[in-house]
Amino acid sequence: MIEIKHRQVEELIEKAIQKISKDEEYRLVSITNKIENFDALQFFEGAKHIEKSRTFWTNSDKDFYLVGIGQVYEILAEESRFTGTKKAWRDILSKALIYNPYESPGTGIVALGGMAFDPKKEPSAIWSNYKQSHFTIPEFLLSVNKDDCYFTVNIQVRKDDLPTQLANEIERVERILFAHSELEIQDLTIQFKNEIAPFEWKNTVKKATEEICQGKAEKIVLAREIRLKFNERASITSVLRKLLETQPNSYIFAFEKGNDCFIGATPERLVKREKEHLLSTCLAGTAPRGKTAEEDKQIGKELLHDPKNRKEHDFVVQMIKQAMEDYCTDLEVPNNPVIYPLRNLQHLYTPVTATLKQGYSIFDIIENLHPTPALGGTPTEESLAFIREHEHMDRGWYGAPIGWLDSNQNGEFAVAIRSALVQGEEASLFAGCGVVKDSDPEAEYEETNIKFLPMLSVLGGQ
Ligand SMILES: C=C(O[C@H]1C=CC=C(C(=O)O)[C@@H]1O)C(=O)O
Repeated sequence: MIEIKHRQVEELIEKAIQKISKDEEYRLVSITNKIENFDALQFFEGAKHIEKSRTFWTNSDKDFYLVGIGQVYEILAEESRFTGTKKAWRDILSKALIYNPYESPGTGIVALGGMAFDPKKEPSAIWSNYKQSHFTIPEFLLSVNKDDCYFTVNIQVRKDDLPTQLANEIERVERILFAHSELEIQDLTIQFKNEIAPFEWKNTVKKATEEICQGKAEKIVLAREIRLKFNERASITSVLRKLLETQPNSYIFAFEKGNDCFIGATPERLVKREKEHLLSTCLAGTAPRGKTAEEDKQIGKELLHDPKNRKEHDFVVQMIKQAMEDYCTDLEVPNNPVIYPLRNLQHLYTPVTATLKQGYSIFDIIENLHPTPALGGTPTEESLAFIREHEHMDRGWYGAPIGWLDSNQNGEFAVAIRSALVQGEEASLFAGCGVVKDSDPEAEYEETNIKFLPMLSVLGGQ
């Protein structure tokens, strides 16, 4: 049985009520307790019974999980998403009453969210539940950090609230969340698969290579979409479970909004912050996995020395280096990439470490980094203009920063690739690739086919 101190919750609500001034509508109260270990996916599944939107996050080492249920506060900084969210977060923290005796990252008051790839792109109907920028503070948060487990309750406390009643309601929901429910295993069948405009996409790749040859850009990342229809409504818990089983070295995430869920298994870290320590990642340049260990090693070796892939990768390295320089000291970037193996393919990988200068937020870094040439291109503005004009789809949250931050200067953002927007019995899958002057449309098309596999294979495909 998970032991949560309900008398403490009641007392802290009482305290908060006393602090609320006449002109304040409510106070945000955040209470964290260390609890017995509880499985993150079980917790996610438990929330199905209370019909609140759920958020799931795990890092690529799978030793850190966040599961958020419901929302006690939302930040919708549509106009200036980076500075707006940064300011809103600062304001929230300055007023909230936070009871969190633990230093562990991802405990206490945490915001989880994401944003659209390109705010200048006309939004399409499928993304209507996903705002340009949307961060939420959940009502209930389970944080698992290695062998430790924490539970946070976030409450909007009003002057006329009755502490016992509020605490009892919280206790009722907790019982549901921590009940051990059977995890659903579902085998979806794809009834209909619609590749959106594959021939046009290959033509767009060709057009991009021509513009690159004319010197209008150096690299342009082009993405495409597959729309699926299933035999039944997809179970998000079941999809998450399969992703956890099949996708090593990847962040696994799910952000539910209304009836929809944006879900994926991305290998690409944008930036991780632990106090002043930053870690970013250059991930670009791709090859398949080999069928035998020997073949795999050979393909990896060729990838490491392939000029086209090295060039694609180097655009990302140079840009990330430059983007972080103004905000950081001790910037360290190895001279050569190494191989980053995934289940279906392998990438070129260069880690970047740095120290964040005082006074800056993780949002300053994200603003400068997004989109890196792994998702946009080089130069940024020219490649974005090409994507906006020629891609036959709206990327929505695909390819954009997605992640979390806490009140103790920790946070982590990934780039939301290898992802799908699941909408009941349907889903849109997204995948893209870097186009440089000598890209071959057919080969790039095949590369995107492999990049669809992580999501396709857990949604009933091959
Ligand atoms: C745009 C995607 O991948 C990027 C990340 C790693 C390698 C990439 C590449 O080699 O083209 C892409 O830049 C995607 O998976 O949808």
